[in-house]
Amino acid sequence: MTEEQDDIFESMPIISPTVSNNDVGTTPHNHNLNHNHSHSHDHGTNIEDINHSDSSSSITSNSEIQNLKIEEKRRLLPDILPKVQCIARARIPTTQGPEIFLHLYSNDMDKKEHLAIVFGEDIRSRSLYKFRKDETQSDRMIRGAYVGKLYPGRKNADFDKSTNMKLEFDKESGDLIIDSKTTWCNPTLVRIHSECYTGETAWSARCDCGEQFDEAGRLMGLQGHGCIVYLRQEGRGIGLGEKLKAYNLQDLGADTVQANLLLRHPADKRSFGMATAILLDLGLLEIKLLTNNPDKIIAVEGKNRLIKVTERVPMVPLAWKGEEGGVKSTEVEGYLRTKVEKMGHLLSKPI
Ligand SMILES: Nc1nc2c(ncn2[C@@H]2O[C@H](COP(=O)(O)OP(=O)(O)OP(=O)(O)O)[C@@H](O)[C@H]2O)c(=O)[nH]1
Repeated sequence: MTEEQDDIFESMPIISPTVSNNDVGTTPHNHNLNHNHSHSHDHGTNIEDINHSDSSSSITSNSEIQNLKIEEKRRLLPDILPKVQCIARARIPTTQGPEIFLHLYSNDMDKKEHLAIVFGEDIRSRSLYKFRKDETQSDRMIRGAYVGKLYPGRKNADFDKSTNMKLEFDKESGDLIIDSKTTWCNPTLVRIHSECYTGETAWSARCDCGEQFDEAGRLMGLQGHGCIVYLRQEGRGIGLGEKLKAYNLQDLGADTVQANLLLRHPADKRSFGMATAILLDLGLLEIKLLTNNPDKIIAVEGKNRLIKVTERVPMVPLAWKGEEGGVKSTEVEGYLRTKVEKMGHLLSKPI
């Protein structure tokens, strides 16, 4: 810890569960809404700044961003979406029952492998099916650009004898022709999930990420239709190493927002343009979004609203509903409380 951080820590108030919203404006969060401006808390901050952000400074001060109206928040989104390409798709039988099609994407903005977990054979990636130079039918099957089911000895990617399913392509562009009558894609149930190694793999009870992931899959499995866009933005975009430091700060008394700010990160460093681009590629233009985060809705719709969220489907923690399998801990209660009190999440605990 630097001397400066030490001072910050010294001056950090004890975080009480009843911390008032008024102290923090409504919140330091979702800096991702504004990529084009510098962030007032990105470079050195102290707890006093966090609690009394100066509204006269720049448009990007935390409390101002939180108070922006929907149209203003939309205006701050980036103009350009990443260019994405589905590199490979494969059928995954799951331990839970339903089969999924895992789509792996590359993009022109980062080197990460973002994913789409697709429930339903009718949801098709435009970039996956597009013909590539000199490729054979076998090449197409190997990268997952086939219709129906694969079986030993199958020769043709575009026609499946076993199901009589056939793909049609535009002769000039080579693009897949999608008959909207044969699909029931829109509006499709969608979850946009940000990577959480601790919650999904290391059984962490600090957050409900693993539970939310499972619940989204369960609901989509029941419907036999849906899509989880899985973005590699661990720790709200700060990465796993920094998230672990944030956890230590939380054990030392900070809440999730303060911990990020003390580490000189925005409260939320994520962006959702990648999700918008992936949904467009999959033709999921109208979606029912599983989330409690109103800013995620604005962010995924994007500046030009190429995607429309027709409905928000709340994600109520299972423990709050008195259901089995929910995450229970003092840490997760604090995590959820901070989401509600400081990040504007639409979630209230039943009394
Ligand atoms: N920095 C930080 N990140 C965390 C912490 N706990 C969980 N995360 C990350 O938060 C992200 C999970 O956020 P989501 O559940 O996708 O989204 P959300 O914006 O909270 O909204 P919902 O859609 O309502 O769940 C993942 O990237 C986790 O790794 C924490 O204490 N600190």
